[in-house]
This record gives sequence, C-alpha cells and structure tokens, in this order.
Amino acid sequence: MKIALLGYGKMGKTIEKIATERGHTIVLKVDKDDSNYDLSQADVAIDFSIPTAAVTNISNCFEAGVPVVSGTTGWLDHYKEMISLCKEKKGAFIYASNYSLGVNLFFELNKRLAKMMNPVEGYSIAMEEIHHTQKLDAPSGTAITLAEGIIDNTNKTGWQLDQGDQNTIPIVAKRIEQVPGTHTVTYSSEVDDIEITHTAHNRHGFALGAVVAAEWLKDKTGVFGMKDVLGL
Ligand SMILES: NC(=O)C1=CN([C@@H]2O[C@H](COP(=O)(O)OP(=O)(O)OC[C@H]3O[C@@H](n4cnc5c(N)ncnc54)[C@H](OP(=O)(O)O)[C@@H]3O)[C@@H](O)[C@H]2O)C=CC1
Ligand SMILES: O=C(O)C1=N[C@H](C(=O)O)C[C@H](O)C1
Repeated sequence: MKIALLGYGKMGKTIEKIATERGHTIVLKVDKDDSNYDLSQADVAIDFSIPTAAVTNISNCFEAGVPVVSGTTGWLDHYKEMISLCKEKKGAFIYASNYSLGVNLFFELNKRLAKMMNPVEGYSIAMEEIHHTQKLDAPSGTAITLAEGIIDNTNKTGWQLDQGDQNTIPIVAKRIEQVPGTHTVTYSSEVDDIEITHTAHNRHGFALGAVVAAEWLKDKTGVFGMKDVLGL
C-alpha cells in the first residue's frame, strides 16, 4: 500500500516505521503549512498533524479521491462538515480520538461501567488525562470520547475542563514531560473510589492501530470508526 503521511512529527515518524515493517511504502510526507501537495501516488493518507491543519488535510484527501485516516485531535467543531464533504465526494474516512486497541477496549469498559453506576446513589464522577508538555489541545480527544461514553449512559449532560457541577463531568488535564497518554475515570463516594485507568507506555499502539485502520479503509467508501475496524 502506498501511504501519504500528513504530519511527520512524533506520530508520523512512528507510523512510518510500523508501516514500512508491514511492507507498505511512504510516498509523501507533509510536515508544514503547505496544502499544495500531490496525493496522486497515494492509495491512502494518514493525518496526524495539528488541530488547525486537519480540516484542510482531510478535505484535500476527499478532493483527490484518497481514503483518509485522521488521528489529529482538537478540530472536532468541524467534524460534521467533514462528514458532509466525505459523502458529497463519495470518499472514505475514519476519525478516531485514539487508535490503540487497548484504549478502544477501555472505551467499551467505560461505557459499561457508566451504565452500571448510573442507578447507584452517592458517587460523583471525575476524569483526569495526563500528556506530554508539547500537546496543543486540552482536554485530549480520548478524554472527550470517554466523557461522551459516560454522557450517553448516565444523566450527565456535558463535560467541563477543570471544573464540574451536578450535571457535568469535570476533566482535569495535566501536562508532564514525556507522558504518552494516561486516562483515568473515577467514581468517588464517602466510603470508596472505583477507578479505571488506561496508561500508554509509548506511541506504538496508536501508530499500529492507525496503520491497521488504513489497511482496512483502503478500498472502502463511507465514514467509519475504530469500532468498525476492530469489530467491537
Ligand atoms: N488518535 C490517536 O490515536 C492519536 C492522536 N494524536 C494526535 O495526533 C496529532 C499529532 O500528534 P504528534 O505527532 O504527537 O504531534 P507532533 O507535534 O509531534 O507532530 C505534528 C506535526 O504536524 C506538522 N504540521 C504542522 N502543520 C502541518 C500541516 N499543515 N500539514 C501537515 N503537518 C503539519 C508539525 O510540524 P511543525 O512542528 O513544524 O509545526 C509536526 O511535525 C495531535 O493532534 C495528537 O493529539 C496523537 C497520538 C495518538
Ligand atoms: O497528543 C497526544 O500525544 C495524544 N493525543 C490523543 C488524544 O488527544 O487523545 C491520543 C493519545 O492520548 C495521545
């Protein structure tokens, strides 16, 4: 498979290594604010860039008829726009806030726990995410997906950064040098805490999941998520 890498930072470089090991070829690397790149050699594009570049990168792929896997976070205000464009251009698109198998299992566990906790009285919900200090967005995309999983299964109506109230889930975002990504959901009562945590040890799981998603998407048309790729 011939892959275009839109974004060649920490993730782009890890994806290059894994894709090459799996027998794929990188035909394009884009690493700056230059949207005049040529996607014509690519079977599929993988976008791990920056929040302000993702919409242009994804749109360029639809215009060029190239399936696109996006992992960039912090641009989701434009998600519906991208879905409409994908449908209009009969494109192929996957967005996931987190491509690792472990986190996608954790997403399912989180929803199940929320459903169990919903009728139980006396517990408050809180979330924490920890990432490296270069991260541009907060809270993380993964934390937002986790919050949405809780909102869909409880009477919570939203989330708030660093604060919460009876109706919303507080998400604390911490930035600590070198941390690849740690997410915790805690239910606290006066007598105990119930806590689930996913800790990424490195970026390998994210990158492998993105390459597997690209292999899966290559010959498809439509809008998909990691649940489709992993059959969860
Ligand atoms: N969904 C998932 O599983 C995961 C998602 N992510 C997300 O992926 C994104 C990238 O993460 P990461 O690799 O760690 O970040 P990096 O900052 O290491 O890499 C981003 C790269 O994109 C480059 N860039 C800037 N402008 C453009 C542009 N217009 N087009 C293409 N590339 C551009 C940057 O260049 P320069 O430095 O010169 O600006 C930089 O090299 C983030 O949004 C992060 O949250 C990260 C890990 C997992
Ligand atoms: O920026 C990162 O590094 C990560 N970003 C994603 C997110 O915002 O959830 C996924 C992972 O946690 C690493």
